[in-house]
Amino acid sequence: MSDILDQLSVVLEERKQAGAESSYVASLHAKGLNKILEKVGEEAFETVLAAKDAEITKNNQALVSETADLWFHSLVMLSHLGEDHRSVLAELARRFDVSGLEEKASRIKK
Ligand SMILES: N=c1c2ncn([C@@H]3O[C@H](COP(=O)(O)OP(=O)(O)OP(=O)(O)O)[C@@H](O)[C@H]3O)c2ncn1[C@@H]1O[C@H](COP(=O)(O)O)[C@@H](O)[C@H]1O
Repeated sequence: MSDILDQLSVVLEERKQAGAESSYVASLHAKGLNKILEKVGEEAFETVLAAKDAEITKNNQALVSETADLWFHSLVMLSHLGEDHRSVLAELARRFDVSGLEEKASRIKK
């Protein structure tokens, strides 16, 4: 599944060189970091609202859609600052390894 993140990050990188009028992502880069952060905040808030609704309606469709918007705008933010999903996945993998090691160590001590 990280294939789609790899492919999307290539497109996001290309959009940094594109004209503002040519695409949504290019227009975000042209407006600058504050606009991108505004979108991340907005999408985070919409995701929280969708999660509360999902609990009541027992329907996760809007939650998945809002989370995709949040992830997407977070990727644009990372791209704007010269990072991409690989750094975040590496950090998650590092934490996973560390917690796995800690768990093994605590089992050995018992
Ligand atoms: N995954 C996405 C994606 N998800 C959400 N969005 C856009 O993000 C915006 C979401 O903002 P809102 O929900 O607030 O809706 P809005 O009212 O239109 O937004 P604003 O007017 O407030 O900016 C919408 O315009 C969506 O179209 C996306 N736009 C682009 N992508 C991907 O990015 C690639 C490059 O996109 P372009 O730059 O448009 O070519 C595309 O090929 C897609 O794969």
